[in-house]
Amino acid sequence: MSQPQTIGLSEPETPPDATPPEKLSPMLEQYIEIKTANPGSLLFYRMGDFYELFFEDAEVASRALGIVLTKRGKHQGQDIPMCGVPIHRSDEYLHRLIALGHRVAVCEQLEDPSEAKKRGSKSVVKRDVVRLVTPGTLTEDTLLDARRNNYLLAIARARLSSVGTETRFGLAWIDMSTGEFRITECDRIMLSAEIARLEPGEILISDSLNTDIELIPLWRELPAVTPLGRDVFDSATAERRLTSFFAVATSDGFGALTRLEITAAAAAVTYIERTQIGQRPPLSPPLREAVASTMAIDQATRGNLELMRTLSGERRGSLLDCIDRTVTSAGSRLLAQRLSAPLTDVNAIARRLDAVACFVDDVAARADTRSRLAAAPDLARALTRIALQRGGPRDLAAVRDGIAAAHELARALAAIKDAPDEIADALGHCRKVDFALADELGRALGDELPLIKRDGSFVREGYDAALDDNRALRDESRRVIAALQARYADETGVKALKIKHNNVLGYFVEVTALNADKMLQPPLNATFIHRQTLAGQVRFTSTELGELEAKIASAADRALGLELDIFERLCAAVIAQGNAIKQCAEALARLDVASSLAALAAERGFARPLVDDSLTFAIEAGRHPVVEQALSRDGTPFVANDSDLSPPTEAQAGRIWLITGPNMAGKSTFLRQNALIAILAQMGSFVPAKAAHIGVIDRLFSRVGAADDLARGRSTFMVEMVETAAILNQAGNRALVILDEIGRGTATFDGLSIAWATVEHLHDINTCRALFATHYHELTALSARLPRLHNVTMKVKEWKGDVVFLHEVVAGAADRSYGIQVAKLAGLPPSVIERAKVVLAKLEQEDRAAPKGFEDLPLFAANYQPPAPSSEPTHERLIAAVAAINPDEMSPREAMEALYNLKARLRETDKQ
Ligand SMILES: Nc1ncnc2c1ncn2[C@@H]1O[C@H](COP(=O)(O)OP(=O)(O)OP(=O)(O)O)[C@@H](O)[C@H]1O
Repeated sequence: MSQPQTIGLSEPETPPDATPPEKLSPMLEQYIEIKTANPGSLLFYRMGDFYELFFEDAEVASRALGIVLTKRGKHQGQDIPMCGVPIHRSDEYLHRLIALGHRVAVCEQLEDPSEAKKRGSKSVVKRDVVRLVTPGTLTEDTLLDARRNNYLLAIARARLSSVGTETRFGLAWIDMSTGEFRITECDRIMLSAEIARLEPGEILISDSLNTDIELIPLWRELPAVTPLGRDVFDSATAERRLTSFFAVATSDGFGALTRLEITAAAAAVTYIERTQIGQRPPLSPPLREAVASTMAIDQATRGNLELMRTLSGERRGSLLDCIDRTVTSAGSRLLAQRLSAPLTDVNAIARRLDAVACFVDDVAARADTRSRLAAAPDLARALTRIALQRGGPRDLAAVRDGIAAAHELARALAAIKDAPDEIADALGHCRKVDFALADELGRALGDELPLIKRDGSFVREGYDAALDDNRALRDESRRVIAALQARYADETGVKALKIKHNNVLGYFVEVTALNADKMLQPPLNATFIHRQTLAGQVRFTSTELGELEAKIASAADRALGLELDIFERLCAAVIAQGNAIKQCAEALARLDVASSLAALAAERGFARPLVDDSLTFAIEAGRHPVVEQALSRDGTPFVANDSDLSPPTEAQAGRIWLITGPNMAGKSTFLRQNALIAILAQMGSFVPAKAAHIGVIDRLFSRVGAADDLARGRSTFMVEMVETAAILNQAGNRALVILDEIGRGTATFDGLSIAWATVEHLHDINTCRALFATHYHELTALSARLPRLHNVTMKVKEWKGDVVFLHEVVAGAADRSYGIQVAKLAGLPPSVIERAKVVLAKLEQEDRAAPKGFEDLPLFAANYQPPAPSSEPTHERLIAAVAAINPDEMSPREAMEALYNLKARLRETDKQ
């Protein structure tokens, strides 16, 4: 994506070609004025039943949407390109444009065209932009994924020291469609992890962040980054903007927020105010997420573990897909949220687990909860649309049904004895929302509801006497029309005479062309006035019909007016209860998540994990939830495996398990399953294991498999090294590190050396719990020297020259690779397999005949010490060069270069 342009929300610039020439039509003049005031957005300009786009906007939209580009009039001697989208399909087109990264300014007609006509035949209908549609500010169900939050994330930055090396970021994120609003602060390293966790639909940054050389690569990777003028991120006015949005005197009520958090929060609400043009969504007050309250998982790890989607980008096959048994959209969103942000607070985790356990034990309550919730609508999103005056009758019905479902659920679950806090609290919120509102909505709304309020006929008969009177009049008039049609047919002798209606003519009499002649002759022409001749029909009106029409129209207008008044009144009643409704919606989502995780646990035999503040990591009979599910479809059992990375008694450092074994034996599966079990446990879910005891993990790192990152110009090996560098630099003793085949992407000895040094670093410096899978069997020798390193291997059997995988993890080291057997299983031609066997035998023979055993090489000796200084000056220079290197201050690329330099010098030394 190219570098995004700053969006001037407040101070529009004048585009060079926008200077109106002498003879512009008034409409075009108005268009240009509005377009100029909304730079950076495609302008949807309302004209009757269409949104029209002109000039470059038309060209962009017609290309993006595949719709016809036409022209309308001229401007500066050139045809004006134009294209249009019909109102009834505008959501669909908006969705496609937003998905492509465009922003759209929706410009509506603000008065009836008849009002404009009163000012003179040339005057244009008043129009203005009523809303800017951007990826992070969507509210329509048709534009949103019901199962995902759509966050708008504002990022503010502050440099703490005068030299500007220590940088902090304030983050504020809002899901406008549900009102959720959170803030936190983090450092540069955590910034990427936080963005990866939130997966925002749109990111707001200041101009200066947008052009910061260090951050440009980060912005480039993200789908929708909106740079904004300095005023939006001005920290001096931030507090005022934030408090005025919430109409409170001070931000103290939001908790102790840092200045940076307030700046980010103010930027987010300012953007919402400006894009919603005065409408305020019902946002919750900003809730501060304590630093380090969630497990940090960087983007690479999330991708590798396929948490929210698979490596190919699909939800199907991801962990989320595998564990999602929720029955409501809000529940599904909350589950995704929890999965992407596992907790680190053991009490909060236990609280969630208690709720799941309660529903695991109480089968009846679980079934009842799930069936009741399945019928509950998306309360939070309906509420937001109502508050933004974008709601329709079906949103009111959603509120009605949501409240009713909440009360029924609270009644049904009252029977649960000693309900855990999480459930008791949720039920409290379900009860708190006023049932009288649902009752009122129930009485007011009819059974069949239109999508938009202007279609009318949504208020139930008998609810409002005045409305009923007008409807009767309207319907009565319709009967009169039918009677009139019969009378006219009789009077004219034209049996096929019809009275019809359309938007252009209103009511009219229609006869076939054959019958038209006598209508145009006396005496009938005294009654029937000719209006229109079509190919087969001729249309007339009459004074009587005109009068009737006026009567019908005014009765229908009055009825609709009354319905709209009732609609507004009901909306106001809903908004007045906005907070209670929002909390009730959240409570329903929490009950959905707890009961659905219980359903999952019961269905798949998951166990409650014990999560505490120790450094334990002991899993008994753990399984990979996704692989197990996939295998079960073909009836293949999954082999459960134990793992224990707990520190030896008294030690404060975890163990490392070094896993060797042939390809396809299940190493990667074992590695991943341990990471997934930790994530599930800390998000508050039961886990696929017989038992699990996990000391809270604060950061999870995983480097699994190899993938090129061509978009960023990094080779497989480079990606691997960058990710490994991040792990070695950042993992502390509370981290869990999963490393799979480090060093595979380069020459054998280089790779082996890097893997060797990495294990040593993890053991001695990071002291974290780790799982390390490798094909370098030489590494197993390290266990002799590193006390917390344990060798395990994947058990295999050889049977008639073929390899059989048992998928069992046992102590010890693999004796061989079985690469050729696996290649045979994969279907390599027999001739290639036979040839490979010959080559392997030769290589193994030479290896045995080699003068030096591998362990004797100084580099790989367990007790490796630098060689004694040589008296030769070239050696001294080399040693000095090594001493001058400070790996902690080097980027991975610099480290690689230094290594290559040293090797080159070593070669030169050898030649001398
Ligand atoms: N515990 C298990 N029980 C049953 N089947 C398993 C188990 N672990 C792995 N498998 C099966 O073996 C396949 C290969 O597993 P995996 O990719 O983990 O092997 P690997 O040793 O990492 O292989 P490679 O070294 O080639 O990457 C899986 O797709 C799965 O079908």
